[in-house]
Amino acid sequence: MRITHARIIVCCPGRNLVTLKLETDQGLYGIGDATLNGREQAVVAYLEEHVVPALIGRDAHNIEDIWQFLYRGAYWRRGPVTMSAIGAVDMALWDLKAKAAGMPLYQLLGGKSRDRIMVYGHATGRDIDGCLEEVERHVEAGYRAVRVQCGIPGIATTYGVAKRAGERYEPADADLPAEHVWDTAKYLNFVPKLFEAVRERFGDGLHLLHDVHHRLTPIEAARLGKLAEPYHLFWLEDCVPAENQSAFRLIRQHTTTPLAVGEVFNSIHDCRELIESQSIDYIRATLTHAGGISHVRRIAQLAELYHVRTGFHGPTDLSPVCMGAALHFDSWVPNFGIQEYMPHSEETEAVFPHAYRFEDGHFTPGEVPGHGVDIDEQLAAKFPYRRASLPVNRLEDGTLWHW
Ligand SMILES: O=C(O)C(=O)C[C@H](O)[C@H](O)CO
Ligand SMILES: [Mg+2]
Repeated sequence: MRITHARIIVCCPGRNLVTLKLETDQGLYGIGDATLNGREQAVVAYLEEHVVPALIGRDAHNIEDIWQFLYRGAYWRRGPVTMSAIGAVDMALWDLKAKAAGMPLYQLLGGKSRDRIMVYGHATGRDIDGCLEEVERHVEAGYRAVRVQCGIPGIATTYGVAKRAGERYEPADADLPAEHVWDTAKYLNFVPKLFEAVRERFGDGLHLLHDVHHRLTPIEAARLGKLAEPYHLFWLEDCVPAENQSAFRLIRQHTTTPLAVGEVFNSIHDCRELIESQSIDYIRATLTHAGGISHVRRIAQLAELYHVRTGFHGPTDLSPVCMGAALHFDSWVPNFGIQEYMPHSEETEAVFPHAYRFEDGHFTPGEVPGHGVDIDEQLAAKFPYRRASLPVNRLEDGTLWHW
């Protein structure tokens, strides 16, 4: 099964999404997600100039060899741009192999380890009451797990909070980076009240998650972990920037709140120290950004040895193609924890017809051959690319802070 054509389709049905389509001499095609939020065109250029020309004529069945060729062979290893390009190729090749076998992708990975995939949704509000209403809406829709984020009194804008009730938030919300303001003291004094209010109203049965988005220092994160213990979070996510990985040992020594990290990781080497030192509980590396199914499988298998479970990143800035592939992976992976889910816009759902289905707080990946997600190219062409950037974050005195 030789690769004859490779095309990169960029569209913006509500937000920018990049799709790689590999066609073969057998008439089958496979698709992969290559979206790197706010850096979409960098991946497109990498694919167009360095990857696609080298793929033509290769046997699409040789997934491992193609992965090694693109990673080992490149000399310039790792990095989000390179690994997203490799991730898209790998995802498209697994889609092709499963289609050629006439099987849903999870069968090729080793079959199902579970019947359905628990996801967490996003409840956001400008204040605690607004957030509680959104939690309510999620509970009524069947969710068993909800991430809660809300506005912080005294801070004008808060990461991860939708502009209007009932809407989803969009991280890349401006042409050039908007400037947000951050104040750790105000945040730390306030956010436990949100957890308390959720537990008071919804009891202990609901899984509760929270994302700090890399904004604390290790000792501040340790304090938040301790403050959160009475509300037994499912996880506290990205409590510090993860470049300094030994920092997690310090946090770990102070708190039993489970820790999740990894949505900005792109290699097993980003995950290794955290996993081997058992400093985290959930690894969030993504199929698109961490080199595809072939590489994330290695990460998950390393994690399994150390009781670390998967909790893949699943925001709207990963396309339905990544979501579909992730749900097949989640069906198989023995050390599954949870899957993030943010509903895509109606336009995106129409551009990417898919076999996965939501019911009762869980997803099933569907039974069609491949990963079960397609692209309607004619419709995609009606939504041209628009530059969009993630914001930056400053302290009140103007110091640039972590985002
Ligand atoms: O989904 C999450 O947990 C996020 O933190 C979303 C990120 O802000 C977003 O994907 C950045 O592109
Ligand atoms: Mg996050």
